[in-house]
Parts: sequence; structure tokens; C-alpha cells
Amino acid sequence: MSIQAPVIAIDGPSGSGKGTIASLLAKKLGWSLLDSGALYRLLAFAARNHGVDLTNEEALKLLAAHLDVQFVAAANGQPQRIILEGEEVTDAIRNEQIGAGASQVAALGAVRDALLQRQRAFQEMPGLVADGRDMGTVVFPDAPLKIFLTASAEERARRRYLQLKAKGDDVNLASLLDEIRLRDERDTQRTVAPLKPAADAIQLDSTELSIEQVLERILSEVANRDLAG
Ligand SMILES: Nc1ncnc2c1ncn2[C@@H]1O[C@H](COP(=O)(O)OP(=O)(O)O)[C@@H](O)[C@H]1O
Ligand SMILES: Nc1ccn([C@H]2C[C@H](O)[C@@H](COP(=O)(O)OP(=O)(O)O)O2)c(=O)n1
Repeated sequence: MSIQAPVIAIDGPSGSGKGTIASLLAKKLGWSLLDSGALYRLLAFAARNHGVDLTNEEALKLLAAHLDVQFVAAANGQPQRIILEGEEVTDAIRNEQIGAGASQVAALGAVRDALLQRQRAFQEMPGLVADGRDMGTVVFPDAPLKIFLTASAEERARRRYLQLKAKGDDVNLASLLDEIRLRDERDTQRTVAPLKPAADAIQLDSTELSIEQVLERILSEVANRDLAG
């Protein structure tokens, strides 16, 4: 019997800090990283480039099955680089418009099926940190550590506002809060793989916690389970 690499699943709503924490954790442990939300963002981005309507499930399924994408690990604290059809799109997929499109295509069952194996292929030794909405419920149900990271909608909108503003985007706090609420609603209410904590997930509310405090809490769970070898 082959031994499977351990997975830390980090799920939660937009702006709760999943991406930041997952990336820091992967670096600290020397594990691989799966940013599953990027796959849905890439699909929304590719659909726009190819003129595919975001409601055309059949065409989106094909596009998802053939997505030509590479994730390139980056050094010195930089986010991993994402290459779509030979072009760097690391920044281009990080805006609320693409986030909303990602949430829309992610509600389609055929799209989720088409992306499932691609996500599971990231599970490799010595371990994987996987960030998304259904990592602990659907993609890696046997993960030995599942975190469901939350924060109030207002705090998440505030974080997103600061993040996008720092990037030079023209953003508005009230409309970001509306978009976050809309996305929460769509992600939790969809019939396939909705955003919800796995029965065995640890729920962590980061509203009043710093990034370092969240990381510390998770690292103590890693140590409790003896996951890092
Ligand atoms: N605990 C925290 N306290 C303060 N800011 C945070 C915290 N966690 C994340 N952030 C910041 O909030 C923004 C959104 O975090 P991100 O990791 O992109 O969230 P998600 O992947 O859940 O959408 C980033 O700018 C990040 O630095
Ligand atoms: N495992 C996943 C990851 C993301 N999605 C969908 C739902 C989300 O609104 C979009 C974008 O996800 P992403 O994690 O990039 O978004 P945030 O950084 O949390 O704002 O994709 C999903 O359905 N399942």
C-alpha cells in the first residue's frame, strides 16, 4: 500500500486569509501549495479571452479540461507565478470581477468534475497545503488537518480593500462589501460542493487575529498531530 502525502485543508470565505496563511504554511513546512481558487479564476479569465459565456456549462467544461496552466513556485516571499497559455496572469486574475466570474463558473457541476483530478494531482510528498472552499469536504476528505477560516464580512471587505488599494486598483469599500456578501451567498447556497465546514474541521475566526496568530494556531495543530515529521 502506498503512503499518501498529508494534506492540510484550509477552506473559508473570500478575504478570510486562506491564501496568505496557506502560502506561509507551505513555505514554513516545505510542502506544496494548491491555490484551488486560482483554477476557477483562470477558467473565468480564459472564458473571457475565448468569448465563452459564463453560463455555457458544456463549453466551460471543455475549457476546464484543457486549461493550459502552470504554477511556478517563487522565491523570497513572492506569490507563486501563474502562467496561462504561456502568458503570466498572476496579477490579472486577482480582481473582484474575475473573483465574481470564478464564483459563477464554480457553481457548475461539470466544471468542478473537470477540475477535480487536476487538484488531487497536487498531493505529493512531503505534504500539501490546499486552499479553497471544498478542500476538506470534497477534494481531500481524508486530510488529517482541516481548518475552516472565517472573519466577519466587514473585516474581510476591509482587508480586500487595503490589498487592492495597495496594488493601485481603484476600489470602493461599500461595493467590495456588497460583492463579498454576494459571493458568500453564491458559494454557500450552490448545490454542488457548497462552502461549508467539514464535520471534522477546526473553525478559526480570524476577525480579531493577526496573520502571525492564525499561523501559530495552525502550526500548533500541525505539531499536535505530528504531521511535519
Ligand atoms: N489575520 C489577518 N489579519 C489581518 N489581515 C489579514 C489576515 N489574514 C489575511 N489578511 C490580509 O487580508 C487580505 C486577504 O487575504 P487572502 O489571504 O487573500 O484571503 P483569501 O485567500 O481568504 O481570500 C490580504 O491582504 C492579507 O494580507
Ligand atoms: N475550492 C474552491 C475554490 C474557489 N472556488 C470559487 C468560489 C470563489 O468565490 C472563487 C474564487 O476563489 P478564491 O479562493 O480565489 O477567492 P478569494 O481569494 O477567497 O476571494 O472560486 C470554489 O468554488 N472552490
